[in-house]
Amino acid sequence: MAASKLANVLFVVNPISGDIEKGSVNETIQEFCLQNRINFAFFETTGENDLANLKAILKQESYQAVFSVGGDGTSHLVGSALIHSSTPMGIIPMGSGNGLSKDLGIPQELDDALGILLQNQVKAIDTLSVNNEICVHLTDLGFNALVVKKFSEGEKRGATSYAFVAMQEYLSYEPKLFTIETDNGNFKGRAFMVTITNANAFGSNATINPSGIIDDGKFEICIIEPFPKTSGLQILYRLYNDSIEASDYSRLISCRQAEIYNTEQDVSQVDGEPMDLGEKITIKLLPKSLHLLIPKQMQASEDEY
Ligand SMILES: Nc1ncnc2c1ncn2[C@@H]1O[C@H](COP(=O)(O)OP(=O)(O)OP(=O)(O)O)[C@@H](O)[C@H]1O
Repeated sequence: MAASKLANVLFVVNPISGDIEKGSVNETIQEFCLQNRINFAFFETTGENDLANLKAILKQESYQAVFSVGGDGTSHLVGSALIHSSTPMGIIPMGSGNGLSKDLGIPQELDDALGILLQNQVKAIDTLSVNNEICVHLTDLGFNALVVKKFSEGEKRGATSYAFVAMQEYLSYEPKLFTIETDNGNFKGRAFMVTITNANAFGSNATINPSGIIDDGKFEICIIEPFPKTSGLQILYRLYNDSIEASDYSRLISCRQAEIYNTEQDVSQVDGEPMDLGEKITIKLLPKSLHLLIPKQMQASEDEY
């Protein structure tokens, strides 16, 4: 059931995300809110102590929704501040990949995304605790995490730079050893990458978990086993055609909790942010722990608003 339009909203703006200049974005948001008589405030991230500062603001002032204006890293920040609360997160996609917003069917154009403020339709999604760090979209170990790390160390943002880094790293990457123990199956062996997610696709639209459902009380561990470099194009094709599960090199475990031993301490990332998760990684599902504003055509949670 949709409630009346939002009346008091905070926009958390990441000025550097997606290589997009935010001055005109903020103006458009401001104009939209004034036109629709929505009270609003901005919080600009600095990259330092943002979570503590955002939590302090949310303690002082209550908002009906908090919008992430940035990429997946900014959604991770806002989601971490709102987790287990009833305040919903909205997303204005302004990052390089915007994976979570795409999985939720949120319009990628600013004017269309702002329409969500008028609909006020909420869905509760499952998130993950990864060694006590909140993951709102996707964690991975191995090749993609390495690309995320190299990308974040570079000067350039945007999808093209990301693809360029991936091509640079591909030929020299060596799969590492992982031991995975879950409540629904185990794996031990080398992997090109191990992706832990509740959702479907990377921000690049490569679909690593085609049958994942974001609020079904389970998450998936998607393993790409070592493959001959000549099979790389075929795997890429499958990732972009929702058919990775049919690959001989793909393994999938659907579970509720897991322990992963990253024996060779390969690179890891959470929601697009490089993060050292250590050798033992404990993953727990946090059922319906984050409320999200979604477009009208998607089904809202029955217990919502
Ligand atoms: N003012 C700032 N200056 C420098 N870095 C910042 C600032 N604000 C946030 N950051 C950093 O930006 C990163 C998050 O960026 P975000 O993921 O939102 O955008 P993106 O990387 O372009 O997009 P995506 O994750 O969708 O690929 C975090 O590492 C955060 O610390």
